[in-house]
Amino acid sequence: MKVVKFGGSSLATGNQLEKVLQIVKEDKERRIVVVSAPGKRYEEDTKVTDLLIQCATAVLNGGSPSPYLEEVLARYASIAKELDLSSDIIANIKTDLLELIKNADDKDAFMEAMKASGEDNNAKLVAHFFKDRGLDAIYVSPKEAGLIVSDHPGNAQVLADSYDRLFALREQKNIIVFPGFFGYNESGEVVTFSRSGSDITGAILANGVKADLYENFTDVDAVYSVNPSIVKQPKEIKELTYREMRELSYAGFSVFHAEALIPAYRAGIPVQVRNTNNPSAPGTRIVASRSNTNGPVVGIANDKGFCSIYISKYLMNREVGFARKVLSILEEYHISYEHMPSGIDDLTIVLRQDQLTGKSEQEILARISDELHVDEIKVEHDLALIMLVGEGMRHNVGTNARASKALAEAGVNIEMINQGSSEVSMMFGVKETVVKKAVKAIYEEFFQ
Ligand SMILES: Nc1ncnc2c1ncn2[C@@H]1O[C@H](COP(=O)(O)OP(=O)(O)O)[C@@H](O)[C@H]1O
Ligand SMILES: N[C@@H](CC(=O)OP(=O)(O)O)C(=O)O
Repeated sequence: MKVVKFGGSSLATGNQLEKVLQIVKEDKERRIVVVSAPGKRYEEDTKVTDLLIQCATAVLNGGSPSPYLEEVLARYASIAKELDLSSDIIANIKTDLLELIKNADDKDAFMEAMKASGEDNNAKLVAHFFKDRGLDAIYVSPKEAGLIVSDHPGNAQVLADSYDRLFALREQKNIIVFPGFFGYNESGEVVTFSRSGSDITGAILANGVKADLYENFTDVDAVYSVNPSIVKQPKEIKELTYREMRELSYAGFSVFHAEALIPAYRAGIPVQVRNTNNPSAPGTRIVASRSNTNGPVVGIANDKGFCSIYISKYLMNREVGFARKVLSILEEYHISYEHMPSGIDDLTIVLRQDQLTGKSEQEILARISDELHVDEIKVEHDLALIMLVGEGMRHNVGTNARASKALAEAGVNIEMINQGSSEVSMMFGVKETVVKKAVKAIYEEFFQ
């Protein structure tokens, strides 16, 4: 049995849905189909999820939802029209959205329900389309399947006892069409995963039903060794380990959600990333272990929006609890950090910049400075992180030197280096303004 997930780009038009139908029809093992909301049809387009967020925001600000509602309905209606589906399906979506809009008293619950409706209504539309084309398909709601999640709006986590309930889906004779991106909390309210979280739903279902394979259909032939918006036609990756993919997706490979690997990994289910627009391409397979034939680096990911807090104090190494005290100040401001490279008398904390406001930044610096009597403290803004990832790094010497040399030759100043303790990744911090140049230089060093 296979669980198949189709992303928003695979479901953006009627023509895309025809491709999805063919893919599902051509393999009888494809029994559970997880769908996102309709995504972008072209670069400047808006995803249905973003339209729904705009709609809910308008309602919460006392404005009119009408223009956004019309746009959302027009997206579904154009798909239905292209596929020649009956108008009932659009009427039902309209009724659902109008009902949702009546319940805006609890702001969080309202926003969550509006966001989730994108996938929920799309799953109903896709199931209707499949049935119309003769497939024995059925829409299944996460509530009836028992997909229960933690109560963290926009950041839910699956609760472990969901898996046993989901196992029952194996018994279902029809093809199941299941909405991605959300589950229900223990009080029965909708809670969404983080953005792009339909990948997570697919992995949870694959684990629950103990699938043989989790296929993730998107709009690229493979996971590339670098973001294709930075390097044209980069090398395709044939095989990755779960650990490599997790590091890469966390560091910027948006093609697969970083949290979607854990459920598949725990159940030992291989993941195959494939292209809806070119289903005969083999794609990228993500597995527990792979033979190492490609050298030290398998992929280079990058992401912007970081800052670093540099702290220096003479004899920091002898001060028991220094780092803990710094981190507990950050904790009071609900700030999480990404990396913490350290030396004898200094340490740097790298964090996502959007967690700081001008005011909180000043307060944090003042508190660290006063309470820990540091010699120097400064913040560096607008940093990008570049992550080199590869299981082969452990067995190859000189990876760091090769990357540093490539950056030096490209005239890129390295702000910071951190070798992850996992030994499968190595991080370079550079100014955001030079990140593309830096990534290209490292790519050329390792792949060309
Ligand atoms: N290393 C990479 N390999 C492949 N695609 C990548 C990579 N890094 C970023 N991407 C982007 O991820 C996109 C696919 O992910 P996404 O837009 O979330 O698809 P979907 O709509 O299927 O969920 C690709 O179109 C590509 O622009
Ligand atoms: N539609 C949701 C969830 C999702 O997974 O979408 P996509 O498959 O288009 O990345 C979002 O935009 O966040």
